[in-house]
Amino acid sequence: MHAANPTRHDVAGTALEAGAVYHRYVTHDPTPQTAHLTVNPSSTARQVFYSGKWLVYIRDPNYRRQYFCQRDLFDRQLPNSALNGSPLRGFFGDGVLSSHGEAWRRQRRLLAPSFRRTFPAEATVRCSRRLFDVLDHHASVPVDVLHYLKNLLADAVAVKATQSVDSGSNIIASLVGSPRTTGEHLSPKEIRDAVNNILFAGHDTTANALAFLLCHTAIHQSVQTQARDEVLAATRTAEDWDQFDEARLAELPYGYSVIKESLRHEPILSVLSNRRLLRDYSFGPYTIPAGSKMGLHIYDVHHNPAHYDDPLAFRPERFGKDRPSSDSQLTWIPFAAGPHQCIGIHFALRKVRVVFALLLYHYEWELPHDSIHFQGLKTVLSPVASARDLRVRFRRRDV
Ligand code: HEM
Repeated sequence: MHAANPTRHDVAGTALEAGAVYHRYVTHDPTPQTAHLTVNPSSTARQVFYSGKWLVYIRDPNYRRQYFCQRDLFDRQLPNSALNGSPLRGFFGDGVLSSHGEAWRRQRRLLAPSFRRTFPAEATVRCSRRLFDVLDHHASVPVDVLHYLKNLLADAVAVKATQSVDSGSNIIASLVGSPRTTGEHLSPKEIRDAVNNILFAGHDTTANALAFLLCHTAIHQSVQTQARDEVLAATRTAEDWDQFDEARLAELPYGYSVIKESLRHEPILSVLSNRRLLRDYSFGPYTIPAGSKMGLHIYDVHHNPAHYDDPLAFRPERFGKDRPSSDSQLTWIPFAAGPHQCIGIHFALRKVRVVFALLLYHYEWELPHDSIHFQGLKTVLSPVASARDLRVRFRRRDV
């Protein structure tokens, strides 16, 4: 990599060194350490150690759209290459999450129609009732909320994949029916890979998103109260919330802001670490050579003070109606952006909005006095971010 005006930066990776050969940064193998998720506002690009390897990450917002969205700039190496030799390799097969190139394009094309639909909410309401049974059973005793949310989401995603009454949003039905709509025949293996990938991608992520949301709103009781007041103001009868459509959800803008702030504060996938450059990539005076391992650092984007004032504070008001609707700099990207943007984005957001509204209507919640989360959420990266030891105490409201 060659550039004029060499500027020196430390090799630990806060910035690129103009004129240096960038391979040096991406191939050397220093002592493993935890991921750098801190922010250095002055750097244009940096190196992060994440998930066992060094990655280059470009943080200049002027290049973000190009970097995130440019088709065919990267291929993805996970989970297939990382899983070679492991039994999970067979589970993932060549699904949308684990393939690239033409195989990925085909899977994405075939799955897209069943994710474009609006999703009936009955299944989520049904699954939420099972969660309520558990919460009532443990009345006022702190529960490991993530465990139960994982069950709820596994059910909800499985229902979407297999049983949804609307065959257009039922994944298996739409894949099996694809010859009629797209003329493409799928083998049983392709259908299995598609479903396995969706189950894997959809359930842990959404369960953790809900768990973080409950934790934030347990810490910030005033936010929880304001979100509940909005639900109550929009409630006409006790049965109201058995039916959710876009019009009903639109009556809960503050609740949606809380969800967006929670996903900003704690993006579930902090760093997308599975990209490899397919060709030389130039930005400003720098060129990163083909073959370099690259990271897309969602956490850093969400905590950049240039985009969010006091980024560590939890402030749903950031997403109020004054916020411009177009996000040309991609400042809110919990579902990534570009060709690999989460295919389940609308499905996931809808699930979270419905479950959150139901919980607000039926319960109040708080952290137990010995919780480790009072001074801020404690998370583990695995690489799906997950709350450590998250117990929450729920109390049924009289409705
Ligand atoms: C809050 C919940 C969720 C979050 C934060 C989330 C986030 C993401 C992100 C950041 C990516 C990009 C990964 C990458 O490029 O390497 C992704 C991809 C994906 N997500 Fe989600 N996701 C969520 C829920 C779901 C759900 C519910 C489903 C399906 C039911 C789903 C299915 C997928 C699939 C299939 C991909 C791969 C897309 C592709 O490569 O074309 N996700 N998700």
